[in-house]
Amino acid sequence: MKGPWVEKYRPQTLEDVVGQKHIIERLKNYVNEEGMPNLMFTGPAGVGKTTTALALVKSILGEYWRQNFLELNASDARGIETVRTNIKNFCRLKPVGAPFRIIFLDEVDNMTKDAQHALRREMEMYTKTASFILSCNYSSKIIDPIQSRCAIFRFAPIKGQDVADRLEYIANQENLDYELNSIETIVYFAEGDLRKAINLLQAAASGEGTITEDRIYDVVSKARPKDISDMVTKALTGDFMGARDLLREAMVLQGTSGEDMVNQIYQDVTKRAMEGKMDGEVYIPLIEAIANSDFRIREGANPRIQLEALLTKFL
Ligand SMILES: Nc1ncnc2c1ncn2[C@@H]1O[C@H](COP(=O)(O)OP(=O)(O)OP(=O)(O)O)[C@@H](O)[C@H]1O
Repeated sequence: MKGPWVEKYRPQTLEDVVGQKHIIERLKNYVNEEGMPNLMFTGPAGVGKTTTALALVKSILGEYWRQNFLELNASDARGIETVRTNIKNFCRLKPVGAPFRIIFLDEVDNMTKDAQHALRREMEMYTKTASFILSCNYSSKIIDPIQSRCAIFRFAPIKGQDVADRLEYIANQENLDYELNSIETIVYFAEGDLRKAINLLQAAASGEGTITEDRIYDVVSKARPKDISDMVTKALTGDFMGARDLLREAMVLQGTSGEDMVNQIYQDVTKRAMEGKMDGEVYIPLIEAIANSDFRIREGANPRIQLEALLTKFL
């Protein structure tokens, strides 16, 4: 199968879902039962909410899962009325070859409060024939009457070691030639989001030859931490022109955005202060200057000029 690896390597069964072990154990109790309560899956992006819902539906509804399953996105561009009409039409029909039907509704936290109240009425109306699995990033955005009608499952970011293991598994399946620290770099940038990690690996694999750490920095369009550190050192020691050259290289040649640059400079400076390599008298005014540049860049000021001005504040 060609196409996106996130689909190619989407687990088909509950056992194959990475991490989330306590959730999977609880969910297995619903398999082989005559009914299932409404469920709410909440947590950050790319950690397996949709994947787990699909795997659960397949093991509960068995070979007739397609006929008895409806997947909808609550922020459907055609509007919430279309979503509700689809739910109504689906729930009116009797289950085929299975005891009940399941509706998976993604991005419920994007629904207005009014739309959520309407959804709650539908959940009540069809309790005998259908169960809902609602997915959202923030359960706090969901009205209480819906939360109290659902068993809530909180998905956590995937642990670094689990992300690394999964990436290595995929890399081996795809016969990729890679350096180990390239995997570590992907884990660092993915921040527990396995979808992002797999997409980064696939993007890095589209180039020729061995996948190196440098290739990952190119793919994420972020500057190498060492280049940032060299630039900061030059600025701190009065080599403004040298620092400016490194800044230009990172922004023009590597395509690092102004917002990413300012963030990476902040991380470098803070690391120095935490390790006792920069005095408070130097660190504190610098943070203020970094905050000002960050604000101006976000407001639309020219990032290159703002960052060059920031470098002059390091002396
Ligand atoms: N826990 C996991 N185990 C295995 N693969 C995963 C896991 N989480 C994410 N993935 C990979 O990332 C892809 C996207 O995951 P999924 O759609 O389940 O994320 P999600 O949590 O529903 O995210 P969103 O909140 O953005 O909808 C999957 O197709 C799979 O390849």
